[in-house]
Amino acid sequence: MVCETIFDQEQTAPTFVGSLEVPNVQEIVRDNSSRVPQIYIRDQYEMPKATDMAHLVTDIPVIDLSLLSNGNVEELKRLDQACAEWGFFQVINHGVPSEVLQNMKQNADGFFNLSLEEKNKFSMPPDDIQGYGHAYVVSKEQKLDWSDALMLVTMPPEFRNLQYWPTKPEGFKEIIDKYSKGLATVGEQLLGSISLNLGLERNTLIKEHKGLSQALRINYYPPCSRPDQVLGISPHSDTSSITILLQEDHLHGLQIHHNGEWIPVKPIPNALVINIGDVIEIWSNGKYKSIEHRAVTNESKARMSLAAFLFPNLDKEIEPFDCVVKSQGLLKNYKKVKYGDYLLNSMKRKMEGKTHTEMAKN
Ligand SMILES: O=C(O)CCC(=O)C(=O)O
Ligand SMILES: [Fe+2]
Repeated sequence: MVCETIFDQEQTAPTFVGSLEVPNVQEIVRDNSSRVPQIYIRDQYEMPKATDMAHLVTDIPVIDLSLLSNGNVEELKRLDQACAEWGFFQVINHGVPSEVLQNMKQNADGFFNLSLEEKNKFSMPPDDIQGYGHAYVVSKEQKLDWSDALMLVTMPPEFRNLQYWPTKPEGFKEIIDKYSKGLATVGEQLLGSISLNLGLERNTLIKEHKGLSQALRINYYPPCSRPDQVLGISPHSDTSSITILLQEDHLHGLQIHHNGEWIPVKPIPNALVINIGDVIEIWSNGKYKSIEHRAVTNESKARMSLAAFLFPNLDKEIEPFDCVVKSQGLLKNYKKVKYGDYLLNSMKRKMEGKTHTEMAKN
């Protein structure tokens, strides 16, 4: 059942609405690895192939965060281009130790390899989006994604609901704590640089969040005997301000929609993939785009991705900055929306490209 989001007070952690209960994909594969139930099989028009133009893959920008933190003007310019032309880039030299990244992936993998009974101790109830389960399922007819997930609100620490935090593998909670704090620092550095590039003070976007929150979704995509017929995650843009994603070192899966082509994001070991979310698209009046992306599966190996969504306080009203609109010489392309309402609207729908962004468009 999908019902209303409740947010009590300014400083209170949000409680969300859930989605319909659907089968566990890992179990479907365990029962019969060659069966793909009809509800996962997409119409062919929904399955445009990714490009085979290799140069597009290598063109996805790579940004050196240590240069940005030192105020390197060239790197700031490259970041501006990455945000405006791609909405997606990878960051290296980001300061989160590789042990923390590897440890996070190992623990997440350990969690998904527990028995269903163990995982279900942290299952997502019908009235929440936190825990082990599925999100964005709003009708019995909609096509389902070939993935299971663990979703947790991780920052600020007061917002955590530890009843959903896995106690196995031992030490997983502590590593999630370390990881989410590390990502908060990366997020602050990026938001600082993006602010400068938009002609704002360095701390403007951080302040605009009225408390920088973070939610983590660990996606687990079991192998699929017919990867040409299913999607791991449907095309969507993220409702975040920015998303920081950790991929597996050697497994493709993420694809971004750029100039009409689906382009695979080739993993760079220990890099973080950053994408501009809807909130920055609105703040920047569309100068920076929150672009559509999807995940595909493969026949032989399970893939995981860890997506951390940074987002503002649910009470915060978001709209384009006057000075950005002025510098563009354009009208405001987006209207003022309360972030909590925007998020709720998106959670009431299935993931379907950027359709959820319409409510903020002028
Ligand atoms: O698996 C991926 O690489 C993409 C995940 C994603 O887009 C999301 O969780 O919002
Ligand atoms: Fe996403």
